[in-house]
Amino acid sequence: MSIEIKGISKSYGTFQALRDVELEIPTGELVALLGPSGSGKTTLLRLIAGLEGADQGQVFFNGEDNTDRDVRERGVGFVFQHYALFRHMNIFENIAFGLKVRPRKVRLGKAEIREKVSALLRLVQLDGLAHRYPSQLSGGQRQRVALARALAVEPKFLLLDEPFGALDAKVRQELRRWLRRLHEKLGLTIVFVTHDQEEALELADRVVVMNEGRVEQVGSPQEVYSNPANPFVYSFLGRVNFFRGRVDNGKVKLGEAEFDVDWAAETNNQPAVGYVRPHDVEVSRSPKNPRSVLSELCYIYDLGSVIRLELRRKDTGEILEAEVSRHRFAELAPRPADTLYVTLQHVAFYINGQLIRG
Ligand SMILES: Nc1ncnc2c1ncn2[C@@H]1O[C@H](COP(=O)(O)OP(=O)(O)OP(=O)(O)O)[C@@H](O)[C@H]1O
Repeated sequence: MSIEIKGISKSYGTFQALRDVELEIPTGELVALLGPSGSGKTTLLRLIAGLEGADQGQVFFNGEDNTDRDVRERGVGFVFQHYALFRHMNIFENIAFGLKVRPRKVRLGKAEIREKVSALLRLVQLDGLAHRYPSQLSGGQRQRVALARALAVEPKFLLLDEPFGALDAKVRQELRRWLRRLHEKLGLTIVFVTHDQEEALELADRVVVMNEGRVEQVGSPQEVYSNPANPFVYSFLGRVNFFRGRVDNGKVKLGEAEFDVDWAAETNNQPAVGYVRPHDVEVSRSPKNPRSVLSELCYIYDLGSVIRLELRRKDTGEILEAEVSRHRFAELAPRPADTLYVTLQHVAFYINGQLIRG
């Protein structure tokens, strides 16, 4: 089932939570709504579900207008951050609930319900725990029950609001892999909300980056990470250094470093900002090229797989971060207060709100 959002706006009193949102989610995709707290992710999810009405705009499922349909008619499955399982029902009863409350005419027989719940328990890898109560399960297991319960009624698609938000890092990691496999197996359209960029990049086929009620960019994890549409997306997805400078005669000057850019001459002497990921900052004992600038090493952070170096540029006094491999770190053998050269690679420049690759 595909989902199409057309020109959706939503206000709470004078506060505008969504601003003219346009979005297309093709059938069978696993899509992340990613953004900082308050960016409108949950509001958008609730609008798709029919739990919230829009002030303006429309919601289509498979090309059919669902804007005025209520939540029960939309046939969606949800899972929220705080697994709202029924505490007084065991796991079997929790999963069977949606099937048992169906109108008599369309309700399955007892044996069929039992069979279906058993199949779902196998799917979420909890067979054998059917008679336990929610309090006897771990947080990760409870979330899997919540997913099985949502899937029981064969929803047209699944909407997940920070489904792993309340779990610890290791369980989150396991559940992400598990959800990815489940999605591959079922081929169901799944939209999930997260504020965790790593979760979005790792799990989703497509990432919708939101900020202040707007969609800033939609793309594959690779696209949004490597080709951010604007400075917000750049800073939100991963760590980034930014340097203020000016563009003049087709060159951007960031401190003493000069970069050639493809920029029209009539807008000379404009402010420009250069963005560089920490792994694109090369650190060396001698200059690599005329753009290499001297910096003082302030701190060393050992992150396990890489080493993060915090440096202060001598030319501008700006602080920057570099990430180097353990191997490179051993070669350099730097110590705090050492003077090193940094060379910025793959710089993205924003001039007058436009992205220019260096
Ligand atoms: N029922 C409501 N009444 C008033 N304001 C609301 C209501 N629901 C949401 N908001 C406001 O709308 C904005 C967007 O909220 P929303 O929950 O969609 O954000 P979010 O991106 O999901 O954030 P979070 O990650 O913190 O859940 C927030 O500023 C929030 O305070």
